[in-house]
Amino acid sequence: MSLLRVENVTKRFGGITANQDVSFSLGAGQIVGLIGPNGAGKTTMFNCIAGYAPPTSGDIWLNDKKISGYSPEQCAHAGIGRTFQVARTFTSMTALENVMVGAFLINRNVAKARHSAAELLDFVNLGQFKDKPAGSMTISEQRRLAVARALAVKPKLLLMDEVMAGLNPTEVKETVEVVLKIRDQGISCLIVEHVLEGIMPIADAIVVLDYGKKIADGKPAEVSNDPKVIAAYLGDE
Ligand SMILES: Nc1ncnc2c1ncn2[C@@H]1O[C@H](COP(=O)(O)OP(=O)(O)OP(=O)(O)O)[C@@H](O)[C@H]1O
Repeated sequence: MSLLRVENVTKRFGGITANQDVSFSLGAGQIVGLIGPNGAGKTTMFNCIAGYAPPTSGDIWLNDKKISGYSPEQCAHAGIGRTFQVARTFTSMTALENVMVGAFLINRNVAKARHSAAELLDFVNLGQFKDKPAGSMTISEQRRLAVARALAVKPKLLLMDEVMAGLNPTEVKETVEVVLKIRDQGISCLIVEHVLEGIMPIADAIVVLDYGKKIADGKPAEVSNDPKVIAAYLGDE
């Protein structure tokens, strides 16, 4: 059974159709890449799934629960964690406190939040920054910090929005290793990414959006040879 099912989702902002009749699914323990040119509707799809912008029509299911129309907090409780395209790091707070903010979404107990935040920092290889201000960390480290914060809601599904953008090849490799570790914990990952060399080798499937519509959905090798994808996206590279 699919963990996530997106069924015929359309999202309009006034006259703009950001997502049009998009359907795809993601199985438990899978890594799925959501790619497409700028403005294709990827972040809007994340916002629909995570409760930030309910679909205009269509439905979203997590396991057997219909979550379309849920608030972001309800989505977090249902098992969806997310990072944002622009990292929302609290730069003057320590790395630990940043992750505790995520933990508080599901549990208000300070000692428990502190404990799970410390574990998560170790998990994303940032244990040494525990008591350092987040503003002192590199962009790559701040992205992993955002991943740790999203993991603090103990998600079944983690949505990652461009966590590899602007990173050098070593940093991309470090981030990919963290994504694989997350998947190995049984957490499914839906990843919006322009850094194709990061996502293509690790994805079970790739969904391609173009002008709000899904134009391809399949294994990375199939999708990257699809003429529609080459024309719409890879041809732009
Ligand atoms: N809140 C909003 N109000 C109006 N239009 C919006 C809103 N959010 C997104 N859009 C429009 O919807 C379309 C899809 O945008 P979206 O940010 O989802 O694309 P994207 O694929 O994530 O792009 P990028 O790769 O540049 O991040 C664009 O035309 C965008 O201008």
